[in-house]
Amino acid sequence: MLQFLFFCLTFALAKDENALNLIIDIGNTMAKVALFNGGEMVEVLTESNQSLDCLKALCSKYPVEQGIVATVIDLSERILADLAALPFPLLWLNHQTPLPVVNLYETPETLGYDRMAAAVGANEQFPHRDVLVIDAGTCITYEFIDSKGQYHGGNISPGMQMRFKALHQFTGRLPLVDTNGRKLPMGRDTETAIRAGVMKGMEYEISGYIESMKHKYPELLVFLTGGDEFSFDSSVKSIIFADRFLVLKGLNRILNYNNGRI
Ligand SMILES: Nc1ncnc2c1ncn2[C@@H]1O[C@H](COP(=O)(O)OP(=O)(O)O)[C@@H](O)[C@H]1O
Ligand SMILES: CC(C)(COP(=O)(O)O)[C@@H](O)C(=O)NCCC(=O)O
Ligand SMILES: [K+]
Repeated sequence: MLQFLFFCLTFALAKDENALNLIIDIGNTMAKVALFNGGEMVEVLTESNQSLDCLKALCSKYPVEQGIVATVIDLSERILADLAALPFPLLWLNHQTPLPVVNLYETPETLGYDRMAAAVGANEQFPHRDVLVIDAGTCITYEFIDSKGQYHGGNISPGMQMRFKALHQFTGRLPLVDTNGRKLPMGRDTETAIRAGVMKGMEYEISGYIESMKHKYPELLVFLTGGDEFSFDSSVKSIIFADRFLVLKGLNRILNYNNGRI
């Protein structure tokens, strides 16, 4: 452990001009960890949200200068200890963190900052556009940030796995189904009925939000992010930017925005 700390310390003190940002996004299902050099993502890992075992390897492999953590869960003692042992400043993203956008959410202290980070990431790419961000993970979250850089909030909906699990757990006889298998627009047996109900339901929900928001904001842009991947048959797919790493990019922007304040 001491050798590992010494190793990281030498990197941290080296003030290498290529010093990197460590970005950590801990969700309800997965943790995502990335390294950024300025605005460029150098490496990204997805792993359990109960033990960030990749930290040690990443820290000894790269000259990390600072980091940011966004979490929507209470962290295990193991993760807290690993984060506390890091030999560089760590920004814990919360409702008091200065942001490069205006936060109009009425309860900033209860906001999930993965949602804000997704909006910040989208706004960085299209700063003067009205943007809807759809993050399909444990939950499906919908974030609206306008062309003035004002984050308005948005909606929270059950994610794909949650829908499959809920149909199984809250009924007497429905089996636990997943995405693997016959996909029909309308089910013809119990399995395809459940699969279509979940997957087509998500597609229609998402398409409905896009159609409704585009009606109000004709120049709307749409980002789709998150760990769940599913195809779109509907017409809206033409205006969707897929970016799996939007939250990480937004966290990196927030960290850089707070340079020197950590
Ligand atoms: N290695 C993995 N382990 C578990 N789920 C995964 C994995 N890769 C992708 N997924 C899918 O991605 C979802 C998690 O996506 P993610 O955006 O990381 O969620 P969250 O941010 O809510 O933790 C899971 O519900 C699952 O469907
Ligand atoms: C809505 C969420 C559970 C989504 O988390 P995720 O699906 O990324 O695990 C998370 O952003 C959260 O805990 N939000 C707090 C409530 C709010 O955003 O108002
Ligand atoms: K997420």
